[in-house]
Amino acid sequence: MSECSRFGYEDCKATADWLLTQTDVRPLVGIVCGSGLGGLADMLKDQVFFNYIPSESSLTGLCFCLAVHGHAGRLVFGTLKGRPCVCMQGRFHLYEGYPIQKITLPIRIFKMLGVETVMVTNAAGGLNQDFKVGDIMIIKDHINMPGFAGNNPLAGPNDERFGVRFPCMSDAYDRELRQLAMDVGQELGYGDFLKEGVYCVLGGPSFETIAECRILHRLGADAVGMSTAHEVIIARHCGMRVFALSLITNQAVMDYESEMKANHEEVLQTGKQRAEQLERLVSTMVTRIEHNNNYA
Ligand SMILES: O=P(O)(O)O[C@@H]1C[C@H](O)[C@@H](CO)O1
Ligand code: HPA
Repeated sequence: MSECSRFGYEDCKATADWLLTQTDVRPLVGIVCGSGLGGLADMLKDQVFFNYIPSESSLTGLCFCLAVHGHAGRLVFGTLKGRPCVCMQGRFHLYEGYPIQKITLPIRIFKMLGVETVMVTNAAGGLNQDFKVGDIMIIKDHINMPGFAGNNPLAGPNDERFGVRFPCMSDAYDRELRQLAMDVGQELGYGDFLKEGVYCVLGGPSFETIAECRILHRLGADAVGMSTAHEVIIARHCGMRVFALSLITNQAVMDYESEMKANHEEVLQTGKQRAEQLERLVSTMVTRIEHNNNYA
């Protein structure tokens, strides 16, 4: 059996059906917490949670061994200001060695749980010279670098029950949700550190060289990271609405004279410093998102 067929429709459905027997929450919003941003999941009330290494069942999809520091490794159901939500408190990355179809499997499980809107967060290095550490970048587009080399989560046989063979990505990041984020951000007084831009995903885990940062910037990327785009592709393929943001946790090093060095501790530290504002932005957005039970 090939890797991708092991993470197919039936696996997702079995996992989602089992999860729905364990909780009364019927989530319409699915949130993915980036590095150091797991506090988003802690905001949920009346939590029911599942560790990613469950012992209680043959939950094929969730049998991951999660090792990344800064990612808790739980799927959390609950309500956010009264709205039913599910949260990935920790995600999977290419650099952990998982097949890309496995990394994105939880997003398909979101779909089968009834989620209509996915909100994806990440930590990223700022390439745009106008960005400062601590800025929140609303993602308007992405550059899927692994995809250029054929590592796309939709590679392999297409299951039409999820979506079409050749999904459009020019509208991946929902315009209305981006506007909502801007409006909410302005209301909350975040105007000074709320930006919009293009996210570029690389495979990691090594941070970028100076030459790599320079070329990514020239290509039109405003921030660079190691996640998100794969999840977004899968979410759009199966018709969910997507909002995504990057917390600019560090400045990408673009200058040979610079003494700065990217490091994961700085990433987590910046996450802590901005956690409260980020949580307020996301939770306020959740209360204002309209659902029609059939968004496509
Ligand atoms: O899960 P995200 O994309 O937020 O995590 C970023 C990329 C690496 O996992 C880590 C590097 O510090 O943060
Ligand atoms: O500078 C970075 N590069 C790649 N991924 C990241 N995640 C946080 N910061 C970075």
